[in-house]
Amino acid sequence: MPPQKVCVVGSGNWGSAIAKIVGFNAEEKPELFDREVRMWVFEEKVNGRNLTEIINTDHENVKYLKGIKLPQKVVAVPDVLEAAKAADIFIFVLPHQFVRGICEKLKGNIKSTAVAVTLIKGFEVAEGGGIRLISDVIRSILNIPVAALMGANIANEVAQENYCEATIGCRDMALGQKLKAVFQTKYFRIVCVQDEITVEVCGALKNVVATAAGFTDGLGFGDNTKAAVIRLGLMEMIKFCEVFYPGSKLETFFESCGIADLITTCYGGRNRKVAEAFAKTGKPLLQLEKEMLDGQKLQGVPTAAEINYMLKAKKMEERFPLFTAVHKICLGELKVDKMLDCLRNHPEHM
Ligand SMILES: NC(=O)c1ccc[n+]([C@@H]2O[C@H](COP(=O)([O-])OP(=O)(O)OC[C@H]3O[C@@H](n4cnc5c(N)ncnc54)[C@H](O)[C@@H]3O)[C@@H](O)[C@H]2O)c1
Ligand SMILES: O=P(O)(O)OC[C@H](O)CO
Repeated sequence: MPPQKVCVVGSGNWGSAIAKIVGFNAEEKPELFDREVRMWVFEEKVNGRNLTEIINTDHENVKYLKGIKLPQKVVAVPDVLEAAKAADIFIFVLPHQFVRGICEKLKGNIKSTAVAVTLIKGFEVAEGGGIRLISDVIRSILNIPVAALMGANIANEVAQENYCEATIGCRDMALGQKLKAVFQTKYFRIVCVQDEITVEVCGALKNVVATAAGFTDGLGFGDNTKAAVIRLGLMEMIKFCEVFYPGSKLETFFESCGIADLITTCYGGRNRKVAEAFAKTGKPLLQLEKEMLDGQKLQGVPTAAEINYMLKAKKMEERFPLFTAVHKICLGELKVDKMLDCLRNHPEHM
């Protein structure tokens, strides 16, 4: 097989960190991968210059991953069709609210033999009271196989080459191994499992739990309370998979995509940080996102709304009180200090 062309679709905080890894592996394994890795960049001006021009000249995404050098062969491209040209492997890594629009642009313009992996955490609401996996959105529009990579991966720490792990969920193990070669480095270790839906669902749901952890942090509670949030959140994640994705395996929750991601995100993630500020200041979450994240996007708030859309339609809100409370607090329907009532009266204690 000729060296495969890899295209990274997205260039935010995680998109840029992952481009560093993929660019490194492309240089290290020329027999497997084309040395040039194209990265689609949503063009914007930074200090009067185009972000793509900055990345291609200075080899740094100064807006979303400051202080980290990207490999020279990672090429920033503002036109998604140009970025995707002749690509064999697509890595989708952008805030989940933008994925459908990008896939619609790519539709009919990619190789029919291409494969994809999503690193995106979130869902899409489906008419009629359901939700769709992001992998399903990509698969249904582009008609190519789509795996998922999720894990305890705070982008800045990964970019600094601190040891961590990730999980690839892929029903087709041969494809899983091919994707592992794209990502694995000395400091970024990958385990492949076949339970791809659970891998992806864990990645999305943990952002809602992290938002709850931020609320209790902001209310002034300590580590014991946060441990309770993590435990009850994990129980709801497991129940969510049992109810909506039968066939999910409990052991997947012990992979990096499960408990490990939940822990890291409830301590070091952006969702936690902004939710803490919300509980402390009472400022709207959207305002805090703008003030604190400089263009990076929170995924916990929309994800809580997406799952609530389904839980409400199926009259199951009470079975998932933590998920439900987070959504109602984000909406302003519930005061943030009611988070504690939700934990205190959780069905796990009845
Ligand atoms: N950052 C992390 O630590 C991390 C780690 C693991 C997974 N993830 C997940 O990866 C996904 C991408 O996260 P990220 O951190 O790379 O992004 P981010 O939060 O840094 O988001 C900013 C990106 O969104 C782009 N953007 C803004 N408006 C847009 C539009 N209208 N259309 C398309 N793109 C637009 C920006 O150009 C920028 O590239 C998310 O689902 C996130 O949950 C993030
Ligand atoms: O910063 P967050 O809250 O979006 O979380 C980052 C990653 O998902 C952690 O794996």
